[in-house]
Amino acid sequence: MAGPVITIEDVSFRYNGQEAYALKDVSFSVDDGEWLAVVGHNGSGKSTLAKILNGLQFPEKGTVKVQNLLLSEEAIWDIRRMVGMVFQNPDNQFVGTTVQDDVAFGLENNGVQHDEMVSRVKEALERVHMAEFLNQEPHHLSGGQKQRVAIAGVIALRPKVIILDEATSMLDPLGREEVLETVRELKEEQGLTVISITHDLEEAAKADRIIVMNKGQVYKEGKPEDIFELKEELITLGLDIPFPVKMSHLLRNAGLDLPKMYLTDEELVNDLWKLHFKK
Ligand SMILES: Nc1ncnc2c1ncn2[C@@H]1O[C@H](COP(=O)(O)OP(=O)(O)OP(=O)(O)O)[C@@H](O)[C@H]1O
Repeated sequence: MAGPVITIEDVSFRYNGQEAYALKDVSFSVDDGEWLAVVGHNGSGKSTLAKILNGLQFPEKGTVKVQNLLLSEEAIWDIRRMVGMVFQNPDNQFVGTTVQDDVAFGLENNGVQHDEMVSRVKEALERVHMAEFLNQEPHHLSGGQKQRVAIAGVIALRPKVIILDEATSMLDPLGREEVLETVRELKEEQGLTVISITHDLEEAAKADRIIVMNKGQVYKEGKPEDIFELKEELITLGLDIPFPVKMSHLLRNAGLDLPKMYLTDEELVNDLWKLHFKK
């Protein structure tokens, strides 16, 4: 990883006419190629942060820098080219009548030439494993497939950063897994920087780093295993601890010799088997 691609310094924000701050003195950076999860209870400021990162809102105080570009009215289109967003509802973001039209939409708006557009649409759909659906209409697709098409529309524009704003929260477990696996591949193969804004700590467990938001402020930041050490504190903040994490705590408290906290069922089950056969 090579230096920050996004730097947020002392950002505060209030919605029009509101006295309370939706964000208050928020500072953090995101490294190039990193997967950062932003978690928090309803109203903690996650969506407001996403809107600011994409220039849909401007901070009242503080600065946002994407690479070396400072967020401002003038820089907005350049910033949006660098920071793509995928939103919560797969049905609200489909703008084309077919999968390829949908992915081409952003490219057309950016004045990309026809031949280049055709090759970028094809490449983006291959990357999200949706190439065989090129001529399909959206209503034939599952929620997970629609979100993968939305991701293709974003990566066709070759952004530095992709923000997933609760992008898996309306999907079934299979769709969620499909989307997260696609994002993981894009991060690993293309070096894409990922910011996933989620209330789902199981999703956050897959990130390189987690920021916990509370009442518009950064409450804590750290690696997933460090954040899950907060245990009851997370519950107090209105967050649900993932099942394998909860289970490892309980087993360790019951005296089982487990070497660490487990973020996935598979890891926990593997080590439980090992312990079982050691006896
Ligand atoms: N359009 C708006 N006008 C006024 N206040 C708003 C608006 N949108 C959000 N807020 C307020 O700003 C604060 C932060 O909200 P935000 O939506 O960013 O939180 P969140 O963590 O994304 O919550 P959720 O998970 O429910 O979307 C909350 O107190 C919320 O009530």
